[in-house]
Amino acid sequence: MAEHPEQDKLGEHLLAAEADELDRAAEAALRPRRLAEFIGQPVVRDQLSLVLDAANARGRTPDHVLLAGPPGLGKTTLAMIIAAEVDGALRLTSGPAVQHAGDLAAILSALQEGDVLFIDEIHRLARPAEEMLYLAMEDFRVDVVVGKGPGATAIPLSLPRFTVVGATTRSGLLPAPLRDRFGFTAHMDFYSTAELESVLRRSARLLGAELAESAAAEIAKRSRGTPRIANRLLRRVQDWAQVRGTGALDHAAAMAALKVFEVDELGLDRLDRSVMRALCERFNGGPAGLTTLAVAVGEEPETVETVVEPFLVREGLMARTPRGRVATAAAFAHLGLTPPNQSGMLWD
Ligand SMILES: Nc1ncnc2c1ncn2[C@@H]1O[C@H](COP(=O)(O)OP(=O)(O)OP(=O)(O)O)[C@@H](O)[C@H]1O
Repeated sequence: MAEHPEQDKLGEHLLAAEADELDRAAEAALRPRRLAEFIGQPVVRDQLSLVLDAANARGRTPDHVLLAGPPGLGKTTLAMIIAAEVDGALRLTSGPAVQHAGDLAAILSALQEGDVLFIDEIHRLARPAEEMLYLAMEDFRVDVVVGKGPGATAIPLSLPRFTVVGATTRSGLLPAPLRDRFGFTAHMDFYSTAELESVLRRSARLLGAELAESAAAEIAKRSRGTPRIANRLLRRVQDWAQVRGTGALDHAAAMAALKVFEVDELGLDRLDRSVMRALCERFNGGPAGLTTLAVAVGEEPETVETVVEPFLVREGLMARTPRGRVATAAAFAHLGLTPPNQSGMLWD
């Protein structure tokens, strides 16, 4: 049984890159508003500034932009920045929110000249909406269907020029015709520790807190290359400093808070470690199927697959093979375990 259920709940998905409601509320204040304020992603920043400057110089709306990359790296932030840089209003929607072509037709027909339409999780758009979007992106036109059945007629409606900014965590799932309609795709990468330190220093400044260099370094190192996680850990360090410490965001406060939330020096939390431990100890390093592994740690397979595995794979602690999940030698080493010397193990 957990000793502190409340604390465990808080700590449970502390390192998930996806946002929860608490994050959304806290993030609004921390978002950079201009491209010049956006930290890291030098290639994307350079490409974007070229596209936006050229559009501004020509007095035209910029080409449609696709932002591809894992959650929490700043795609929504960049969409807001694009709108601010071209002085356009930002309209927000998401693939799952657009269930029918009619939903998209309503959004499109309300757009004004120069608007930026942000479509989060664009790979999850329903097929008919996707097809409507092709036409809107290419010809700035939408066919509004009036009536039903054999008497239905499509009335073409021309749209003002606008820019679609699509965000996707799975660009491979995007059908080629949709991908081709974006003038440029920005591939977002995980942030370096130094970049995350800058993100943290900026966030602390905005929160009116003084963050010691050594504390920033410690938090950055454990943030999985993701600004959202860095900002979330910063808030937990602030909590600790205020309630149990001296108020100072120093190295001791960072270390103590990270210990309370069981975030280790690689940025793994308890759930990550229990998945690794199950794989190493109960399944002898694997291969083990996703569902079997999830049951062993009492989690949903989807949580293990989307929250835990990507980072373990990226860190070289786990491999996904056609036969199942396999722990690497590094996983055994991290847990202080001796790998079984078993011939036929996939990581041998
Ligand atoms: N380059 C950056 N500089 C400073 N802060 C950043 C940067 N990128 C992201 N952040 C911060 O990280 C948080 C998450 O960013 P954002 O919501 O834009 O990510 P996202 O990629 O859209 O994630 P999701 O797809 O899950 O919504 C925000 O608080 C934002 O301020």
